[in-house]
Amino acid sequence: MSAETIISIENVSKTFFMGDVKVPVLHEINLQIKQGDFVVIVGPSGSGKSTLLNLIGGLDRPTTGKIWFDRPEQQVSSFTDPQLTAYRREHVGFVFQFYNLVPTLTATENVQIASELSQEGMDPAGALELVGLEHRVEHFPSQMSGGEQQRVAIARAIAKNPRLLLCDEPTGALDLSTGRSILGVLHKLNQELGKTVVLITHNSAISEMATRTVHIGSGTIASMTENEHPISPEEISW
Ligand SMILES: Nc1ncnc2c1ncn2[C@@H]1O[C@H](COP(=O)(O)OP(=O)(O)OP(=O)(O)O)[C@@H](O)[C@H]1O
Repeated sequence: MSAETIISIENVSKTFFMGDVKVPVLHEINLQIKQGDFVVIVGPSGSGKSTLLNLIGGLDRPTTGKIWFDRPEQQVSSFTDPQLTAYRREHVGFVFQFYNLVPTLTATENVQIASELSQEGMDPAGALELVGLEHRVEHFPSQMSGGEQQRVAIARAIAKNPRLLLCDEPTGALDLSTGRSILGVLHKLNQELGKTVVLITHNSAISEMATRTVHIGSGTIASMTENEHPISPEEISW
């Protein structure tokens, strides 16, 4: 176990129960994520990527196995509900394909509700500036493009000042160049603020900017690729 490990996943399996029907989704996953990593998770639809991300982010618990955050004593997998809430509030920022902004709040207000959740929350204006949206602070979601709304969603995710940024298909609803600019924002947060990023995508070209790519197939890790020379999003061709 390295001192730099921020997330350790040990023999994790996840089965959903729907009445009497068992739906086994993840099988014996082992993965360590290091502080400052940019991990890309790829795999076919239904292979278990979102399920794994939800376990890392404390939105759900594994059926068996352990997940710890930062140090072995912090067993996310056996946290109580209030402990999971505190873990998500303090340490995890989520970004989803659809932005889930509150339509009746401005960009600043959408970010503010998140920054107020954390004792170390960022100033909303600073978070919006980090994502290049200082000129849209008073706009409502309906007055912004999809890319701009995703930037607000990223500002909201980082406003709590979390160490982990978990992104589920963050560019899935965006055109190519807007998607690339969103990846640029995530790259900057990783490089300049040292945020650890875990990103799910169907687009394997995005792995070129990752420090590590995890290939999920049928609920197991089919392979893992270390990337010694990640490139910036502008250089990715797809
Ligand atoms: N709460 C749940 N109850 C029952 N089954 C579930 C639940 N959540 C997910 N599943 C099942 O687990 C499997 C994996 O789902 P998951 O969303 O993790 O896949 P994914 O790889 O992220 O897929 P996609 O790329 O399409 O988003 C699917 O077959 C899904 O139906």
